Amino acid sequence: MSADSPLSVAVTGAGGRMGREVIAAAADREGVTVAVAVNRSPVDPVAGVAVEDADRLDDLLASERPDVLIDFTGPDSAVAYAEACAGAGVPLVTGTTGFADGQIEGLRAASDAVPVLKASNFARGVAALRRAVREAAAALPGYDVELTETHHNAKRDAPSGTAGSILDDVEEVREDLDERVHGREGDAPRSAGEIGVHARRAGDVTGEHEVLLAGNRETLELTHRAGDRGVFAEGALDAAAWLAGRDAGWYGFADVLDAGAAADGAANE
Ligand SMILES: NC(=O)C1=CN([C@@H]2O[C@H](COP(=O)(O)OP(=O)(O)OC[C@H]3O[C@@H](n4cnc5c(N)ncnc54)[C@H](OP(=O)(O)O)[C@@H]3O)[C@@H](O)[C@H]2O)C=CC1
Ligand SMILES: O=C(O)C1=N[C@H](C(=O)O)C[C@H](O)C1
Repeated sequence: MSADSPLSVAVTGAGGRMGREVIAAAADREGVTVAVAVNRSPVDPVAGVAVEDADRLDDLLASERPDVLIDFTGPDSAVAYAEACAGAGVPLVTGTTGFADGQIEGLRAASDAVPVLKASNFARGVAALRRAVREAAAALPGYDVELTETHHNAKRDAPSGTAGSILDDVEEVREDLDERVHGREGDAPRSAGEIGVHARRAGDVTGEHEVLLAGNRETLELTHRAGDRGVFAEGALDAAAWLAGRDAGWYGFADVLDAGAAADGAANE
């Protein structure tokens, strides 16, 4: 299915901050329809789309046959919705964060039956930040690395899923850094293998991630700030359009962006 093909999506967590944003972004995008929208607790229609009880999801997937389900909810529900997708043969895009390791296994099990794309952040700028951080951390051996993320005061999981992805990236290229230290208090001198992790929660901040690298009398700061949640919703719709019709398997947002870059490259040849 190409990015221009018609796309019908199901949205879980339709009454949540991101669910509402996805429905609004779908309404703005030509050829995209929201065939199913569900929420755990009752909510009024969102952008003119009726929101059904989440308990009806299996029936709705069977009757409406959406091309992709887009999920921004909570870890338990995302795993349950992945099972529903696997049962109904519907590809899944999930941006939910805060999974425990065992829950990721639940998502991966669904990817045996259907394509599953999981991303901790659907902003293109964060994908670029992650590449820049990997490059900088590899190029600056021995430098200290500290990560600070800031989010709105209603965010549940800490540190953010994006922070976790960035930490995985740093640890991959800097094997000497293998201890995540979450904040510091008291007599807490820094040891060489630490990556400090700081989670701030305040007001209505959409999402900020800053990586500080310091050593050799210099500092480098790499920062991404999301201006609004539409950035994530648009990325999730791009991912949904890319995922529809693919083989079962486990995918990430980088697969979507790499495919776009390859297509742009071919067009420029
Ligand atoms: N990957 C990315 O780019 C982004 C990821 N996120 C992630 O998306 C998730 C949702 O964020 P946000 O929209 O701000 O959160 P909200 O709390 O605003 O919305 C969550 C929604 O999911 C529903 N929900 C939560 N838990 C369950 C459950 N156990 N079963 C069924 N429904 C559930 C809620 O329903 P109810 O109202 O009934 O409780 C609500 O509608 C978080 O994990 C967040 O970190 C957020 C932004 C971007
Ligand atoms: O909960 C949020 O709001 C966000 N969650 C994601 C995360 O945990 O990384 C992505 C984004 O930063 C917003």
